Amino acid sequence: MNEVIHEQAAAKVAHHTGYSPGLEGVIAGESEICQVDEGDSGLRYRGYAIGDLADWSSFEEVAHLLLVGRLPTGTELHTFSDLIMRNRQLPDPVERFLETLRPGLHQMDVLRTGMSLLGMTDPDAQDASPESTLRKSIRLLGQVPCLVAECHRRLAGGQPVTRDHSGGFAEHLLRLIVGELRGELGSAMTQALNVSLILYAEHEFNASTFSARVTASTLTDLHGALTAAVATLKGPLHGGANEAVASMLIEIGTPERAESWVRNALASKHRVMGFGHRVLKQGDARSTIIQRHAERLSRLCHDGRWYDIASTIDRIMLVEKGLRPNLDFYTAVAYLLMSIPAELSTPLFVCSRITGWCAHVMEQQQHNRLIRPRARYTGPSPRTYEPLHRRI
Ligand SMILES: CC(=O)SCCNC(=O)CCNC(=O)[C@H](O)C(C)(C)COP(=O)(O)OP(=O)(O)OC[C@H]1O[C@@H](n2cnc3c(N)ncnc32)[C@H](O)[C@@H]1OP(=O)(O)O
Ligand SMILES: O=C([O-])CC(=O)C(=O)O
Repeated sequence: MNEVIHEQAAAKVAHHTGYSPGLEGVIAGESEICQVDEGDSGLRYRGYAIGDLADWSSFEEVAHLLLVGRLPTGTELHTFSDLIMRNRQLPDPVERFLETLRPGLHQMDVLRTGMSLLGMTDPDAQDASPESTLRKSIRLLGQVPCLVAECHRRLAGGQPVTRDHSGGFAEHLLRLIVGELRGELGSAMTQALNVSLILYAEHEFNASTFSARVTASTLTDLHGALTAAVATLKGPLHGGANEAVASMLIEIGTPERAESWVRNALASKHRVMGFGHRVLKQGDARSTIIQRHAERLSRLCHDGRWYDIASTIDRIMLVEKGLRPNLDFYTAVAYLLMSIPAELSTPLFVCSRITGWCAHVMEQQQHNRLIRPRARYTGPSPRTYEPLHRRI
């Protein structure tokens, strides 16, 4: 009996002193929203396989699934999409902030401040009820694409691309950024963007979502949690990687230069952006899906340059490092073919990931426990304090 108690106590101590750098492999909470699994079950949002969602859903259906907890009926989808559409405008203080922007700023910095301003001006700012948090989440799905497009226009110069705020989420977003697109190519691009938004919507306890949950766990407001999330997403080890991949493909320029470029990068011990993943060591199921769309767009655009550069890098990274592409890699190819500027890659990630972030903030609020882990102390051992006049 004593032995059992002793073993239990030892396990408890090990549990409390266990340390995993970067929290690798640590279960830091429970969630019903998304299952990230390299095994047979693959990636699922609330039980639905990512491949089925990407093949059959609109982004709005997936946003409803993540935020409300179930796929919408036709009537529910209509109401939900209409609510998003009616929020495609920015409050005056945000418009005035955007008027102060000058070229040279990083779009993610502007977005972070814009998110904070949207919180300050939100009509439900002081209401933390679940109903209000859902209203705010849906409002953001209308506002953030307008913020992204308007910010880009101010930084890159030029007139508003469109004043037409009708249409589905992907169609509207593409129109805001690159203008009206028609024909087979236009519909293939809208479809590819819709799929990329679905793939980007949610991924369990990734760094930006965890950041949002840590922030929300203090019982602060939704926009505060999302401001932290935007700041976290910007980093090149996380969401910023998609912009870095686009810049890398542009820098390489031609398929003939790809092999020597990547070999030099590896010889210099540089990380090649868009490869590797903290959890998905055998490959990212989302990458295969977006790769199909990138390949299709290459054919329709009669422009195989980006896809060929990417496939060369992909081949060499597998042979030399055993690393496979993550979602960001072939997404960059698809975005370049849609004429989406590299610097808009991470802001587009934001437009989609709002859904995952908001779903996680709501889940955190429903079962809240302050997130406050411990640190293992590695500083100096106790020492004697010297008053200022005795220090030399
Ligand atoms: C949507 C997303 O956020 S997906 C992630 C997007 N980020 C990127 O694409 C950035 C590039 N990738 C990386 O930096 C990493 O793979 C991460 C940060 C995503 C995951 O990293 P970790 O799980 O911490 O793996 P870790 O950093 O320990 O790498 C393990 C080994 O693989 C190497 N490695 C990992 N990724 C890469 C890469 N992209 N290029 C070259 N080598 C790499 C590391 O150098 C390390 O090698 P070593 O053991 O010889 O030192
Ligand atoms: O899960 C992660 O660490 C990163 C990622 O793929 C995502 O956020 O989509």
